[in-house]
Order: sequence, then C-alpha cells, then structure tokens
Amino acid sequence: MLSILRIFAVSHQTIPSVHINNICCYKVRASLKRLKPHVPLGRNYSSLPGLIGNDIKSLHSIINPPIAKIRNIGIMAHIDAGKTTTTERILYYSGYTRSLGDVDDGDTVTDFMAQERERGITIQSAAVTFDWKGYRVNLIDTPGHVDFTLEVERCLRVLDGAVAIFDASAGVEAQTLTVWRQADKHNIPRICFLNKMDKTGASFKYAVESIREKLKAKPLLLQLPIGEAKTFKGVVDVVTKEKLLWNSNSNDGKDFERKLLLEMSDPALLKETTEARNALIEQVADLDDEFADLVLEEFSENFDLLPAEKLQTAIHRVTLAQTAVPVLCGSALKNKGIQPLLDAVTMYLPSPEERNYEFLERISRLLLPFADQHVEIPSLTAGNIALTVGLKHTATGDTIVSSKSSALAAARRAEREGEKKHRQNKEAERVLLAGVEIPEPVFFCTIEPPSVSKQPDLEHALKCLQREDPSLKVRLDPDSGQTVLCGMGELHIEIIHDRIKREYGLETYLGPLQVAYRETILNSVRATDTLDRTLGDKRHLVTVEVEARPIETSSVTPVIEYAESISEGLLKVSQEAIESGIHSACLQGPLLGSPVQDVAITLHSLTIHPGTSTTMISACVSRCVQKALKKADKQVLEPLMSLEVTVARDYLSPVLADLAQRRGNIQEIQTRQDNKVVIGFVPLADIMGYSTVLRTLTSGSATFALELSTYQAMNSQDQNTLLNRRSGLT
Ligand SMILES: Nc1nc2c(ncn2[C@@H]2O[C@H](COP(=O)(O)OP(=O)(O)OP(=O)(O)O)[C@@H](O)[C@H]2O)c(=O)[nH]1
Repeated sequence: MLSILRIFAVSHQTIPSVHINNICCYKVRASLKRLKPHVPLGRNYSSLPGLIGNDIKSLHSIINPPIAKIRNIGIMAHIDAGKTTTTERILYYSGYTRSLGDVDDGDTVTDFMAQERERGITIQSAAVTFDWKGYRVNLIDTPGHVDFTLEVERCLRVLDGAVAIFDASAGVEAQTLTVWRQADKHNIPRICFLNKMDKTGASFKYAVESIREKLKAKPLLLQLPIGEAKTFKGVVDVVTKEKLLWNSNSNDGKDFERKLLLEMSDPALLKETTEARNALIEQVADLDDEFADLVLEEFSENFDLLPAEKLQTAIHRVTLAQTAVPVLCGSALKNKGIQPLLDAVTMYLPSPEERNYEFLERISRLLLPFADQHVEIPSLTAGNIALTVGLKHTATGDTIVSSKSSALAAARRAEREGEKKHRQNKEAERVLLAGVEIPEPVFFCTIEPPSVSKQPDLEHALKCLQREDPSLKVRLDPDSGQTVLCGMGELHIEIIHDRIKREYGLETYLGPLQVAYRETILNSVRATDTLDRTLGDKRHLVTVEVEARPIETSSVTPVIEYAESISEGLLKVSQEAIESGIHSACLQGPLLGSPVQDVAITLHSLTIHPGTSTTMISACVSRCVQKALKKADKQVLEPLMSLEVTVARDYLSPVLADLAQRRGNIQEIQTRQDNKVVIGFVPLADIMGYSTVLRTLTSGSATFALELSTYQAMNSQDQNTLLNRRSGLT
C-alpha cells in the first residue's frame, strides 16, 4: 500500500508533523506509452519503463524547486464536469504526456484504476507532478461522484489551492456545492474554470450568476469568452486586454495566438473588455486595501494606465484571502483555454509557504508520484506532495509526527495561536490539520468468501480497503455471524466488491443490498434487571434499573445520565463497563436490529455484589437497556436523500411521474438552459437502482445527484410492511 504524504515545513530544524493520505498503487500500465521521458536516469529510476530519454533535467530541479515556485493543487467538480479531460490537457501541454488521453476512449493518465477506465469516471484521487513555466505543480484529480466524497475530502486536506471545474451549460451543480463547502472548511483558495464553453447551451453569464447565487462567492471575471457554444473560439484576457484565439488548424490546441485588442480591429470587444477590466479593478479595490490605495493614489484618473502585474498581484492576495474567486473559461475537449488556466494556477493560487503551515517531517523512503508510476527520491523539501510505503498502522486522515512531545508542542502552539487569532479572523485554523469527515454509510449487504478457508483472506482485504477508505464500514452480524459491508452507495459497494476480486484475487458473494435504517423510541420507559451467576467459586451479582427516554439529537450515540445517588461512589472501571453496556444495547434496536438514535439512558439504581466482574456489569446493563427499549413505543427511521435530477424538458413528465411513485417530495423545479432541474427529497429505499430507471426513462439524457439529508420517521403502514418483510411474513 502506498500513502500520499504531504510535508509541511518552513524551517530545517523542527519536525513537528506530517500529514499522510493513503492512496493505492495499481499496476495499470496503459498510460506509460504516452509518458514523455523527463525523469533523470539513475539507480532508483531505471525501473521506470518509458521514462528514459534525452530530455533529462537535473535531479535537483526535479526534486527541489524553490518553495515559492511550488503549487499543490486539486481539481474538484461535479461528476462529468470535465476534470479528467482538463487534467489530460494540462498534462499534455506541460509536456508530461506525448498525446492527448480521452475519457471516452478510456486511456487517460489519472483514471488509472481499471474500473475508472471502464466506467469513464474518477474513483480514486490520482497525483501527478509536472512543471509549467518554471513552476512545479503537484496536481490531484479527485472524483466527482457522491459515493466518493470522502476521497475528495482527504485530498483537500493536503492542498494549497484548487481549481473548481464547472460545466458552463449547467453552472453550479449539486456535488459542486458539497465539495465547495468542504474546500471552505479547509480554507482552500480556489479559481473557477467554466468548462464546456463549446457545448450547446453553454452560457458564461449563467454559470457566473450561479457561482454568485449558489456558492455565495464573488466571481472575478478574468476572462470573457469569444463566442459561445458552436461559435466558441477563444477568450479575452481581461487583465491584459489581449485576445487568445486557438488555431483552428491545430488539432491539439498547442498553438494559439495572443494579440492585444485594438480599436481598429476589435472596437466592440475592446469596449466590452475595458468595461469588464474597470469593473474588475473596482471589485478588487473593494476587497484589498493595499490595492485600493494604489488605485486611488496613482490611477484613479485612468484605469487603463494600471499595469497588469499590479492587478495580478492584488488578485493573488484576494484569492488567498478567499474573499473572491477568479473565473476563467474554456473547453477542455476542444483544447481551448487550458494554457491560460495553468498560468492562472501559478499566478493566483498560493505557494505552500503562503499557507502558514508549521510542520516538517523526515521519513525513510519517499516516492514521487507520476500517476500510477513512482520514482524513489532521497529527500524532499517543504511544500511538496510525495508518497511513502510500508506504513502498517496509519490510516487515512492520520497525522504522523516525529514524537509525541513534538505533536503536543505543535498542538499547544496551534491552540495558543488559535486563541490569539480567533478574535481576528480565524486565521489560525489553517495551522491545524482538520480531521476527515467520514460520511454515514447508508447501504449495507453481507459478503461471503468462496470458502470458509478464505475468510482470513477476506478479512485481510477488507482491513486494507478500510484503511484506505474509512467511509467503508465492516461489521459482523451477531446473529448470523456473517460479515456485513456498509457503504455510501450502490456504486461504492460494487467497486469494493470488484476490487476485492481484482486486487486480492478473491471471488466473493454479496447478499442483497439493504438500506441502513435506524430506530428510535417515542416514550419514556423504565426497566430493571438482575444478573446472578456463579462461575467457579465466584458469585457475580448485579441489579440495575434504567430509564430510556426520547430526546432530539439526530445521533446514534446515546446520552448517558446517572441518578445522583449512583454517580457519587461509582468507580471508573464500573462506569466504563456500564457505558459500554449501554452503547452496545443501543447499536441493535429491538425492531430491526438497527442503531437506535435520539435516546437518553438514565441509570436510576445499581447494586454490585463485591467481586462481580466488569463484563457481567456490562452484560446486565446492556440486557436491561434492551428490555427498556423493547417496552417502549418504537419507530423506524429511514434515510431521506436529497435528490437533484437534471433532465431535458421533454422528459420532465415521466421523471416526475416516476418520482411520485417513489414517495418523492418535489421542492422545486428550476429551468437551466434547455433543461429542467428537479430538486426534492426521496426515501433511499425507493431510489435504489435509480440510475438504470432514469436512463431508460430519458433515453440516457438525464443525470442525478443524491446525498443523505436526514433520517425521517416512516409512516405506520410502510413501517409494518418493512417489518413484515424483514421477519419473513410477506
Ligand atoms: N462538449 C464538451 N464536453 C466535454 C468537455 N470536457 C469534457 N467533456 C466530456 O464530458 C464527459 C465527462 O468528462 P470527464 O473529463 O470524464 O469528467 P470528470 O469530471 O472527470 O468526471 P468524473 O471523473 O466521473 O467525476 C466526457 O464525455 C467528456 O468528453 C468540454 O470542454 N466540452
């Protein structure tokens, strides 16, 4: 297993912390033939086929660019917005690859998992390193499908900046909102790229408006498109007042001309650009005092005299402060607008030293990522991203430190900084590595090995997969003894199943996919229980009285309370035993064996005979809580998903009719170009297999995004049907 390792450092002496992200290495070699030879020859590099050639750079320049010239960036977006296509163009223009990969042909560099190539989607983040005009760019391509949001989140933690890609005909879509919020949480400066400007229905204005309205962000229009949809042929650089036109004879978009706009040849475009530039200057001046002073003092009479570099520096600061986002546009598929996007990445996104991390780490074996190939390197300077191997006990989201004391010191420093700066502008949050938010799994199914003798192999495979992907949960069904997989969606579980086969050589059998329900109680109940058992010559005797009552928390962790008479003399070990008993009882509700949420458990009385083991205390408390839960009026809660379906007008009616049959609750129907966007809620149980149904209903023209919204109470009729089905009565 390989891990992405991000080194945070500003000084050479201290080694407080390093962040590790796991990423698996797959032996897929298809993209190698397109790799351009630019890795130096040497002891550690000779194992890389295809990387040997004349274009050899010095080892130093490959490994140690100045920190100000490093950009660690991620690409994030809604599914199908064009992340992979854009990445492929970036790799091609930077000289990393020899030819253009195509997601539709399944030969891209970054989608290197077999399933990614087959399905044309990104599942795992891929990391690549390339150079652009003297800058070292470490780029991570992240998945867009909702089932893989955890993968996105773990990438965001190691990035200094991100490019958010949008489909210019759709604007901000559901998944972009989720990823945008995650990027907000990690304080990642961003630039937006409105892709697919060539597509029918593409609208620069519409997409910009949706960034303003839905993301509540302030777009800085650094470019204007020249033409739209079929007529799209290039962009205007608003900052420099140049037009960039791509040569229609060039297939790969490498050649384009950059010309200053002139009154003689482009009067209308020049006028529009001047207006846009003036608006941009005013907007940036509003957000940046230093720039405002400069403009007022020297250029208030004539903005035209303001040098482009001054404006660019101010845009860089504003981007860093995240008070606005630069917006660019283009068409990755038609090879237009990618080179200026790369310029913007180096110009506006921060270098690692501008991100105020305070860590440095030393590690024995380091590898530099080249998608699915890795070059071993002797050392790495601060601000880079690299891989490390052989970490046995480190899982995704962990932070590795050189010693406990340095970790504590770093945490204390960060805390102090945090307190000091909190009052100012929460700057200090950047110092701390935010934890990864692990989403709740909503589906589960049993998994069985081909034979009992393969059970240990299956357990090993699942353990490895879980370390990489904490959104995958594995548990043992206490009744049947079967292994149960819990995941984010149908596709997620399907991919795990597939990976166990391909990577671990195990043909496993999945049970039917089931919805992860929850349970709650509707009234307060009390129960008492006594456990009296003699084992050998020792008597274990416990008597407890508990009360279970409903509360509002939306959490499966029960609130535990003690009557005053108990809490006074309670030993710590007994308390731990009691709480473990309560927790285990609440993990398996009386209706379906699902976790119980929104309950408080109060321990009213407790008698423990001297010599009673803590295991017996736990067992007695657990049994008593289960008794109480059983006595109460109970309710099944089902996952309610928020759903967004984008569909061509003509297919709206069948989609709505179908959703009505699925207990769908439509909140809003928006118009987006020629499409309708249906926004609403639908119970997860009724939306299983929806992608196939939607494809059939709309001849493949619709897309949808699904996300867990909340757990809602089922009505009694649906609940009875479910309970009867589960108990085998229907
Ligand atoms: N018209 C048009 N289509 C594009 C453009 N860029 C990408 N596409 C198409 O959009 C589809 C999705 O492109 P991808 O690059 O796989 O998108 P993605 O965002 O990486 O998708 P995921 O990895 O699944 O999240 C493919 O069919 C591309 O050919 C573009 O600029 N214009």
